[in-house]
Amino acid sequence: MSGHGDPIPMTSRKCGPLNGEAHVPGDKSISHRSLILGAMTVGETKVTGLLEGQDVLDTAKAMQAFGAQIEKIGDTWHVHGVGVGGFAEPDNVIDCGNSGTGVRLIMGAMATCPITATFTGDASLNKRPMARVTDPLALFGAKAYGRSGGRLPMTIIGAENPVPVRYATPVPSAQVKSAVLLAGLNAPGETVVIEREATRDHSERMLAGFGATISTEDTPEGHVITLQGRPEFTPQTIIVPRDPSSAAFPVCAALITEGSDVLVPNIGLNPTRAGLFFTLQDMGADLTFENMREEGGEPVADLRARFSPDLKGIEVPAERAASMIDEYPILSVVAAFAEGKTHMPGVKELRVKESDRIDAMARGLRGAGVRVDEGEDWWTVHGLGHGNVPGGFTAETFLDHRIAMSFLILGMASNAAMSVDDGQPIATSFPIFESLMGALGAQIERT
Ligand SMILES: O=C(O)C1=C[C@@H](OP(=O)(O)O)[C@@H](O)[C@H](O)C1
Ligand SMILES: C=C(OP(=O)(O)O)C(=O)O
Repeated sequence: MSGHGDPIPMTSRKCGPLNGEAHVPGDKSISHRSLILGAMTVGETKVTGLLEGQDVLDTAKAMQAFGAQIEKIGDTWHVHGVGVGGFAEPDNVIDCGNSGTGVRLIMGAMATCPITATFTGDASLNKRPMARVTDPLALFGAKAYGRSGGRLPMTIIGAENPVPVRYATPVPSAQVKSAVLLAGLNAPGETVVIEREATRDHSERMLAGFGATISTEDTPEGHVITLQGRPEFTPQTIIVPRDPSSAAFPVCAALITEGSDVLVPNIGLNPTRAGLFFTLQDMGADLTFENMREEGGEPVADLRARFSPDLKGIEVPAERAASMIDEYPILSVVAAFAEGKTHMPGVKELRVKESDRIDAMARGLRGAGVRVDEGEDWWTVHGLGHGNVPGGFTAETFLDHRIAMSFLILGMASNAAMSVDDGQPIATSFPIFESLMGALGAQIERT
């Protein structure tokens, strides 16, 4: 439930080299899914490395409200689930805080149970579009009643007799895909999702891990995922890998801050998530993947990022967008320190995240002296080169953690300090951001 306390203004000023190791928290996408799938499985699922950010804590609370028992003992989260189709009706409104992933996946998971639940969130989440999820959930037989424009608060009446669904997603969204797959778990027969562009595949991998029969195939129609309903789930022991979307912040900070050399160990390089790192390499970043290995069926590496004074602006391939969708705000900061233009097409989805991320970044970058051009589904940052970014501005963060972290990192290398009006949302995904960056040598203060 972020955004409920007083704003936390923060300032970041030019710092010396960033050095050392950055142990970033667990993956947010995998953390949500561990709790939700654990709650849908009879028996005890054990999770270590869970991201204890507010978004995930809100999902844990929600799963308790649907009948799962969840407790943390030592470093391990123990989830005693109720089984597929076994969710109890919550006796109060479910508050998913700031989390699109939380609310959309949970709506999917409960939509084929014979119960009713009402969902709400903070001022950011209550502006975000939910019809993208409730449209396919209606095909299973669920009903949704929300505010105009398909916004939260919203009540979902789960289907009494769910039918399986075949659905082509109209937007590239792992949240929509996952909501349909989770709903399909309690529908007898085969649920099929077709994506035009493949999005992050954590749900598919984890559903298979819990014991579902699920297959994926690339066809002329697109990326086709087929799930058999009513599986026998087996409880799992899950080690959540570290989050590449959080790793992006210390990596990018090191690239733009003079003299830096930072190691970010144990980062999952699932190809559906790693687009930013290849983009940075294309820009000429001194970024290497050390100790490449496989863990839990996923490629993992230690990322080493060193100060890169000669970054060049590039055309970011539109087909890479889904694999780096949450990383465009921090990429635009790196682009400001590169020579020449960085053009980012095919990113309409950025307009419906925790904030309109193109608008939020464009406002703050312009305030910091950087030219930005934008259209509905593209934007271009005109890089000034290292040492030439003025800074000296207070950016509005619009309840968006990634906007707040991005501008604090800009301030580490801009000529004048950068401030943000509210750093509170950082706790949704990266609660140790300030201490981790401070230990590397950053100068971030609450102001
Ligand atoms: O499925 C997920 O865990 C997520 C999917 C993405 O959202 P969309 O599905 O809206 O693209 C991403 O932006 C979000 O941070 C996490
Ligand atoms: C878009 C994000 O999260 P969510 O959609 O879960 O709110 C994000 O973390 O950048």
